Formats: sequence, C-alpha cells, structure tokens
Amino acid sequence: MMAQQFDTIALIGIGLIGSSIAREIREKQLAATIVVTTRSEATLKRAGELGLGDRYTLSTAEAVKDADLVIVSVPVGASGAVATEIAAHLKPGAIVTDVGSTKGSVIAQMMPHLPKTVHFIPGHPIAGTEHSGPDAGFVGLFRGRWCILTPPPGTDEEAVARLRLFWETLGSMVDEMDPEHHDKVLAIVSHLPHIIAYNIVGTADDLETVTESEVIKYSASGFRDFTRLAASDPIMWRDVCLHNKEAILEMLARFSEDLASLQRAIRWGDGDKLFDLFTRTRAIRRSIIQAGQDTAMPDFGRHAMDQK
Ligand SMILES: NC(=O)C1=CN([C@@H]2O[C@H](COP(=O)(O)OP(=O)(O)OC[C@H]3O[C@@H](n4cnc5c(N)ncnc54)[C@H](O)[C@@H]3O)[C@@H](O)[C@H]2O)C=CC1
Ligand SMILES: O=C(O)C(=O)Cc1ccc(O)cc1
Repeated sequence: MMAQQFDTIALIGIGLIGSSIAREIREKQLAATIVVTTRSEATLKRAGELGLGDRYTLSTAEAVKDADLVIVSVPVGASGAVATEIAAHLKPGAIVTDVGSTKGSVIAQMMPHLPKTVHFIPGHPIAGTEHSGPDAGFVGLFRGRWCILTPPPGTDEEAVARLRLFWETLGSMVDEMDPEHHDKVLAIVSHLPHIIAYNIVGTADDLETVTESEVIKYSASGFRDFTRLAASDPIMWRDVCLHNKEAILEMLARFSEDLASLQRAIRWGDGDKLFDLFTRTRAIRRSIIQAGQDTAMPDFGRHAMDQK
C-alpha cells in the first residue's frame, strides 16, 4: 500500500484513460474517495459494475464539489464544455488537470472559465492503446511511460510537485514543457502516425474491388500494424485533428515534401538515396529499442492489447 495523496479525486470521463487512472488510484490507495462522472448513463452504469469509483453521478458540478484533484479525461473537443460546467463548483485550492492529446487548444478552451482559486495544470500521459471505453483500461498502462505537464507560467510549484508525484506513483516519468512545443512534438510522433494509418487503410479499402479479399488475406504483414492504429477511436482522433490543426498541417507539409522526394527516387531508380534513408531509419528504431522505450510496456500490457 502507498500513502494516500488526495482525499477526494473526481474523474470526469471514464474511458480508456479515466478508467486506467481509476484502477491505479484504487490499487495504490491514493485517495479516500473516487468520484466518477461521465456524460452517458450507460457508461456510468458500466463504471459502477466495474467498481471503478466510490460515488457516481451524471452531474459534473456535483462530482467536483469536494474534490482536491479533478482529472478531465474526455475527447479534447469537449474540454471547454466541461470547464464551463465545473467552474462555479470547484473547491478552492483544488488541482484541475486533464489528459488530452493536444495542449494549446485545451488550455484555450478551459483556462478562461476556471477560477483563480484553483491550480490548473494541463497534462498528457503518452500511453494508450487503440481501444476505448471503461472496459479497455488496465493497471500498468502508465508504467514506464512519459507524462507531459504544461503548467501555465506562475503556477504554484507545490501543486505541480503534487501532480508530478501522482503520475510518478502511477509509474510514469514526468516532463514539463510549454504547450506549443508539446503540440509540435506530438504532431510528429503521435498525430501524424495515426493520420497516415487512417489514410493508408482508407486507400486500401478504396482499392478493395481491385484486390478483392487480398487486403484481409495478406494483412499479417506491415499493413496489419497500420490497421491497429487506424482502429483508434474516431471521436478522439477527429478532435485531435481539429484541435492541433496548425502543427499537424505543418508536419504534413514536411511529410508530403519528403514523400515526393522518395517517390522521385523510386521513379528515377536512385537506389543510393533509398538505401541511405532506410539505413538512417533502421538506426533510429535500434536506438529506441536500446533506450528501452520499446520494452517499457510490460508484457501483460502487450498481451492485453493483442487480446482485445
Ligand atoms: N486513447 C489513447 O490512447 C489516449 C488518449 N488520450 C486522451 O485522453 C482523453 C480520453 O481518451 P480515452 O480515454 O481514450 O477516450 P474514451 O473514448 O475511452 O473515453 C472518453 C470518455 O469521455 C466521455 N465523454 C465523451 N464525450 C464527452 C463529452 N462531450 N462531455 C463529457 N464527457 C464526454 C465518455 O463518456 C468517456 O467516458 C482524450 O482527450 C484523448 O486525447 C491521451 C493519451 C492516450
Ligand atoms: O496506441 C498507440 O500506439 C498510441 O499511440 C496511443 C496514444 C494515443 C494518443 C496519445 O495522445 C498518446 C498515446
């Protein structure tokens, strides 16, 4: 058992991320009371069946009124509406955080509504799967993974330290950076790979009349890896695209330019160029594995991903 860190934690949204956090809080006994709220009655009922909280309510206002830590885990496009609903009911001194995949937009949506009496510290655990909903969460999701905090300038240091400790207790390594930097970095390492996966699977689907069942038949290859990413939640990824528009478009422009250059190398039979690029990228993969980043996910996490 670990030491309790908060009296009451309110979880707004109880999907993959919210429910994984709930399971961690419960297992590590980090709060005396976990309050769960979510938009739909069906999801709240399921959270109850899974025993994810101590109290359940459909009212976000009711959920946050006694909370010392409020964690918003909803699609990023819903952040503003959540902030409006909770603003007048937050306890002075409470820490309000989120887990959204974009940071600039979440800050722009939430910060204007939140009272100065609370500590608003946006966050983003770089950990997840292609699954969603309260059944998809599991203990260990955040272990060995980075969590990025983007506290606005002037945020209370002690509040940041408390939130940092919370994520470290869940097994994460914590970094702080400004939201613009976060959005650029995540655009290339996470948002683009998902967009490329959605695109390639869509293209293959459009070609299906040509290849007939071959897409399915031979998908035990590289294509299969793309279908995993392309199976991610459509609402979540629609919102990420709409809410990190500038950085994603900038990275896509770079990507298209490089793709055109690759296309040219293939057209003109420039084998040296292809070989040089493929050698460089292989070294990147190897250095990631050497740094332990690829094995950070525990075996049961991998297993859970394959099973669902
Ligand atoms: N799925 C992933 O791999 C990761 C997701 N994130 C971020 O975490 C957040 C939550 O994602 P997941 O847990 O994967 O999603 P999810 O789809 O599993 O769960 C979303 C939750 O939000 C609730 N919700 C949906 N729309 C809402 C609205 N308009 N108002 C209030 N509640 C609403 C749903 O009822 C559900 O409880 C997103 O902002 C996402 O960008 C961050 C890291 C990884
Ligand atoms: O499933 C995967 O491979 C992911 O990349 C999970 C993921 C999705 C979104 C995030 O903001 C962070 C992590």
